[in-house]
Amino acid sequence: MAQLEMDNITVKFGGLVALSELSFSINTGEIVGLIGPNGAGKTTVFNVLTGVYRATSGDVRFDGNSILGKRPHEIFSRGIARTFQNIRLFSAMTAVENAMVARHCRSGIGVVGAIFRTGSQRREERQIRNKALEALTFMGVDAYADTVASNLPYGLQRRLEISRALASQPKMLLLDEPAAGMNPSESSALMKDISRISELGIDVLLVEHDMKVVMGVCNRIVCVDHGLKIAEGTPEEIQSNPQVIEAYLGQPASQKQQ
Ligand SMILES: Nc1ncnc2c1ncn2[C@@H]1O[C@H](COP(=O)(O)OP(=O)(O)OP(=O)(O)O)[C@@H](O)[C@H]1O
Repeated sequence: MAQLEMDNITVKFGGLVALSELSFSINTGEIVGLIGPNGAGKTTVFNVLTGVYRATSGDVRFDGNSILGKRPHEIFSRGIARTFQNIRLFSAMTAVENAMVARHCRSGIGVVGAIFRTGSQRREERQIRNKALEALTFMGVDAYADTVASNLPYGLQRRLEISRALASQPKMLLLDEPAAGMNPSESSALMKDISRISELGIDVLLVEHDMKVVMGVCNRIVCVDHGLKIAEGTPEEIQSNPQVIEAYLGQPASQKQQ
């Protein structure tokens, strides 16, 4: 069953067509890869799905309901969480506080309630902290719970950003180039993490230039170029697709790494 359906989405910025009648879906339980050369429209897809950009035409359905035109916080509270190409943590907050913000956004008390605490709010605050710690533990960064985010090395900041998204208990996770800047052992650990996230029952849409990661974890891959879908299929089908190879400058997709 399709958890997310992107239906004929077009996004224009003035005269530039960033996405052109793009359609694809993500079924329950799937890890779907979204690949394409620089400027192909991948981040624009994320921005449409999370309500940051408004599509010029088309529809997006999540969990059976249209989310087109919904505001980012509303889409987040319906269960779509994301990470960013350039890490966006609250750099002056500790790791656990970063993850707690995501929980607060989905709890009854909100950030203001967290400041003016009553007894029940203190209890809920403790629960939020425990859930945030669980997310840190899942991503193996619990030992750094009280470390200020900006003091963490790059690879751990990436893991923390994923923890923060997981702390909101999403139904779907959008990962924007999570392996960027990672060394081979970090990216192979990341592949295992993405599979574990999927096992939690969270559907995953992965934008990633590291083809080893994409081919290694995705059930299905959608390839875009100049805002158009040029191919869709299993990792094997995508690797041997002539249009995909062409879009990757003649280099076999399996060897492409950025
Ligand atoms: N806010 C914006 N205003 C104008 N043009 C934009 C905007 N956002 C994206 N674009 C343009 O839309 C096209 C698609 O950009 P997008 O960032 O989605 O590509 P991408 O596939 O994510 O690229 P990369 O792999 O380099 O991150 C590009 O030509 C880009 O310049």
